[in-house]
Amino acid sequence: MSTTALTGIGELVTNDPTHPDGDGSSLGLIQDAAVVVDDAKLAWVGRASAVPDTDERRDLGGCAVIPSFVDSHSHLVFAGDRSAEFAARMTGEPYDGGGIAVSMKATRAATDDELRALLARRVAEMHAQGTGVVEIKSGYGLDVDNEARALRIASEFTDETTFLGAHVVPPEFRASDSGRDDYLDLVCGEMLAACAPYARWIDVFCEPNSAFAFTGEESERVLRAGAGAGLELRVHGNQLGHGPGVQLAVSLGAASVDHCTFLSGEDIAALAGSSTVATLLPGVEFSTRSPYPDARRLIDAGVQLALASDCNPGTCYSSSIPFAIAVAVRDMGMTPAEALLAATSGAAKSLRRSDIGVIRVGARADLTVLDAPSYLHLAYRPGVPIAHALEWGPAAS
Ligand SMILES: N=CN[C@@H](CCC(=O)O)C(=O)O
Ligand SMILES: [Zn+2]
Repeated sequence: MSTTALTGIGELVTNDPTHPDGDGSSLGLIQDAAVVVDDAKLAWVGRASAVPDTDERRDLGGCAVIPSFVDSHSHLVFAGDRSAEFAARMTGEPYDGGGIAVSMKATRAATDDELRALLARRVAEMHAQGTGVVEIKSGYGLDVDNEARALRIASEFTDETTFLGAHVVPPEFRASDSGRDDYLDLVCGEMLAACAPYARWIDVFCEPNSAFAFTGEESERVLRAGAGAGLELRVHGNQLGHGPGVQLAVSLGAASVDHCTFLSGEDIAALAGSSTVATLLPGVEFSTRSPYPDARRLIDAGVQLALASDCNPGTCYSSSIPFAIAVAVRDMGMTPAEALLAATSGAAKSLRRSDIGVIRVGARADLTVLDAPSYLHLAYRPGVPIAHALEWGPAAS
């Protein structure tokens, strides 16, 4: 493979505070920088004046470069449209998870090629906005074949696939008294066995404030079954109201608990003392007109944060991490630096990965160029497409 030097980087965000040329901040900023890429990996990072000889050179003309965003929470395998549900919410109708069955019906009816084409377009849309690795969940099939199909297709685009058969209880299991238990038996048995080969993670919508989602006890059963099948744990928790999700995630050593919109002091203390990342999803509160989580309080308590899109047809049909960053800064009390860290190294941590979300020798060359002199412009210029991820051929994920 040939080596390429990217020079003329006005401001390089490395997320590596130990780099000798850096400013020592958590972002590890290097001014007038360059990097060398070799076989889609970073081979050199430093000041442009010291860049080694390479086969090729590209001058970025002073643009800022950041680690590509890591989108650690998305529900991209779906068909259909729920814009009417969004409009109803904007007139005050609350979100309760009931619309997931609408997406389930449309997704079951779609062919593999239709789902693959929809997914390819959404992933390309994310890359065009600066995202590198994306986590993709199932959760709109809600039967054995369609959950396994969703994960097979998702695994064509990422290694970070998540089995979310416990998204909601599907309509066909809601009529009988034993329906919930019957569905949980299916999720923890035949469905898990069919899906585990195509998933790294298992997730559950742990939400006592939704009649369609799962209680703390039901969620624990699903997560323990997933762990028994070798899957790592993620949790949708505390989204619609106070609940057991955060405590459950921490008690089971989940990598991440996501939403965290309604937190008690005990929830925050549990998170601060754990290795579980709290993933905030600002686009969801924006699109459901819900209260924003208090990120400032979480950061000041020492909680590890991630930011992600939660791109899905029901609560946030946005694939834009720059949008999430702008909202996190404007409405959740994060500084631009904290928001960028949460959307890169923080999200990588929520995936328990150290080869992404950072610009360091040996890491993946997941690099995003900003049409701007500084990362500050991500929040300073909301809605403007300044970020795009560089492609280095058929990158792994
Ligand atoms: N709350 C659960 N799951 C998704 C929404 C799914 C949907 O409404 O289609 C979320 O993370 O917000
Ligand atoms: Zn979600």
